[in-house]
Amino acid sequence: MSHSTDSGDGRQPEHFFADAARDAVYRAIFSRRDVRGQFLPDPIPDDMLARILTAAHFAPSVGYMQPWSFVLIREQAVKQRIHAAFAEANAEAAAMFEGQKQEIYRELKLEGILESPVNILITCDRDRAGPVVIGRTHIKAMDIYSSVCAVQNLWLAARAEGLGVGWVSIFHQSALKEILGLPERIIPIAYLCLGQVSYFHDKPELEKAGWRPRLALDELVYFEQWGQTDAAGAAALKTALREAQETAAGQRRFSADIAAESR
Ligand SMILES: Cc1cc2c(cc1C)N(C[C@H](O)[C@H](O)[C@H](O)COP(=O)(O)O)c1[nH]c(=O)[nH]c(=O)c1N2
Repeated sequence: MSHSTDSGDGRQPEHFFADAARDAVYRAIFSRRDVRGQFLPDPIPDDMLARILTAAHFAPSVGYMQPWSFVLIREQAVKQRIHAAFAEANAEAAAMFEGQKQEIYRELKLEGILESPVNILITCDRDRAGPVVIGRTHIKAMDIYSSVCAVQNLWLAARAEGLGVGWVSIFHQSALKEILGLPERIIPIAYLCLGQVSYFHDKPELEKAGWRPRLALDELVYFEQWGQTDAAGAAALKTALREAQETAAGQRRFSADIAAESR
């Protein structure tokens, strides 16, 4: 790898993204959605699927463990079994909410298993790098967190490719393991539905359904100590956080407009 000389102040210009490239990264982040209902049946080309899986594989992982594997599910018979497992768990889930929440819950579409052309289970192999792993000596769950990093990489790469992804977690883990033949040491992390979509919602569907609003980021940032909201420079940062959150909302509306125009 070549390292060009820096600009004199220690900064290397090629490490910075051009504005358009940086904006594209943020656009993928702010316009990413959890997709359940707008899948189109079109197949995902292999080269596109390969890029998305490669993005997932380039995620960070504790001790470079790379604990993930990817089970691709494209056959309708397998999807049907997964869908049945979802339906069973979803009926149990609905009963856990009370009153109006239960009514709203029953109206929500929470998966696109059968309609999406590709389902992917991302897993975590708890033994992939032996018993002692750098960075996982004290907090064993770090391997699971690492597999979740792969999920997020995949989700964002898919969005950049124009694909929708929906994460379905309403399952008994044992059912997923049984249907897909996972060995004991392999944990199912994320069951994802992937495909082209007719459109992306401009906001999380749960926000639109009145389930929960997006929280104000400036109220979630503390200084030095949990719960401490006051510090030198705090007011300026909080103003900047509010502005950034509004800009993010604007970007996602922009994306929705483009989607609406192309429909
Ligand atoms: C770990 C985990 C698990 C699930 C989810 C997400 C994550 C991170 N989400 C999607 C979730 O509802 C969604 O991300 C939020 O509502 C925010 O919406 P956007 O992702 O911004 O569209 C989700 N959605 C759904 O319809 N069924 C599900 O079972 C799940 N499970």
